[in-house]
Amino acid sequence: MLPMEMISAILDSVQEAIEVTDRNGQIIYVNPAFCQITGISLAERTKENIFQVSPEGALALALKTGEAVKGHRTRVGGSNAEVISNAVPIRVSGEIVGAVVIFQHITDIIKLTEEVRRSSNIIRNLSDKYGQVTKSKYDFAHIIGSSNAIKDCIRTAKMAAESSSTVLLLGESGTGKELFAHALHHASPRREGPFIALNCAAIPDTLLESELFGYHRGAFTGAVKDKIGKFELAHAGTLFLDEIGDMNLLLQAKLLRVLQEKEIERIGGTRSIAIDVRLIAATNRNLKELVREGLFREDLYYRLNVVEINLPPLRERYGDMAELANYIIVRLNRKLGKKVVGLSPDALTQLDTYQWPGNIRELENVLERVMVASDSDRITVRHLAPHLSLNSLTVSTCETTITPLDQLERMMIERALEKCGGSLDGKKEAARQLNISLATLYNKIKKYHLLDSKN
Ligand SMILES: Nc1ncnc2c1ncn2[C@@H]1O[C@H](COP(=O)(O)OP(=O)(O)OP(=O)(O)O)[C@@H](O)[C@H]1O
Repeated sequence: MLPMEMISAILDSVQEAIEVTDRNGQIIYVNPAFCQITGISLAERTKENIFQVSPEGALALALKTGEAVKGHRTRVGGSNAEVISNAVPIRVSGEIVGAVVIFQHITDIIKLTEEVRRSSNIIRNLSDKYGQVTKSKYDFAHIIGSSNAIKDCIRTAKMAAESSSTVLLLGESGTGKELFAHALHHASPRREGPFIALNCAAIPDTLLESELFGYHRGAFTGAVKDKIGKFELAHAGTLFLDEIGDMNLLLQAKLLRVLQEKEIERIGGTRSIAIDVRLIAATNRNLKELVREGLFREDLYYRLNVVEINLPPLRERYGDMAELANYIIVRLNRKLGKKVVGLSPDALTQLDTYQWPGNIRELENVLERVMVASDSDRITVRHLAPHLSLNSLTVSTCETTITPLDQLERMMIERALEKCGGSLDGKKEAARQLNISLATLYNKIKKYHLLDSKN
């Protein structure tokens, strides 16, 4: 049993108010916290009976019913302070000899609840932030190709990586813009910082602004909690804005202001937040033309293309096909559990002459479809044919690109054979349409290894 002075010291030092009565309701003890919350002294209070001063209170109820009373909300004392109390009868050898109540000022509880709410908001925001922050996944070693066209791009990108200048990546879909953005970040002094990517075309205009700049709770209907925007998330790192050509003019103006002032304001906020972000923008659209059409701000265009990198389409990367295809085949072998060793020479020629409207992404897809559908250890023209779109085997006359003559010749012969068939009559008709003799057609078929894929 604790000594009496110790019990008294404990009761005196707790934060919660304590009040004790005897079995008749006569108040026999209150602790200092009680006096502080209610403004009633020990001497005054111990003259009172609980049934008179607080007949509906938790203490009186516990005495009357002999039951514990929990979470009772009431007002006490001269200060009329609102409290939440818990009271229990005190029993000795089964007999009720009195009752005790413990209560706490409700504002303390409200303060605590508020504190808990604020803390959980912070935790939620941090975990949102943590979930969205990514590191770059690729570096320059992942960019395959030795053609002059791609080597030029890599050289410029490596140089740009060392600075914090804005980079504009231009190129058709699937040419590797995102891959370059990752590699640039990875090679930059910001590599330990976050890499945040946002596809401007994938998000409705109305949401894009809040994705970029974030918002404050209550800024608009549905803004139930604060949201951190991508600019803030990318602080001390890189923000990659893909499909920038699809951003509307209003947001373009806001983006320009951020780039000029290097600070953002959350929607519904009044405070500017300084940000240190390296921006990489990309688009497969012709930005200059969009500027001419009044769909893209000229001033923003010049802000963005401090360093401009034009990624070549796959059909213009002469000499890269074998290296790229083999790299992809190795990766697909791992992914699909296959043992494909490579391409036959005529399959490689076919890949070389194809127009690749979807560029390297399309090459990856074609090779994956071929490898899923076949158990052969070498990919031949026969495997490729069903997966290449015939339209892309044509060469558009309005294109400015130059196609080697033998590739063109091969394509035309192939198209004629597709159209007329590989039978003798088909070959005769193909030769007639190509305006060459049947013997020449046979020679060309042999040269380009064409019919082993069709007969
Ligand atoms: N030089 C390269 N070497 C190896 N893989 C590449 C190369 N370029 C692109 N790829 C691969 O091709 C696919 C498409 O690349 P990426 O997504 O970077 O293209 P994109 O230009 O950003 O396309 P989109 O404009 O459609 O977003 C990716 O899987 C990427 O890893």
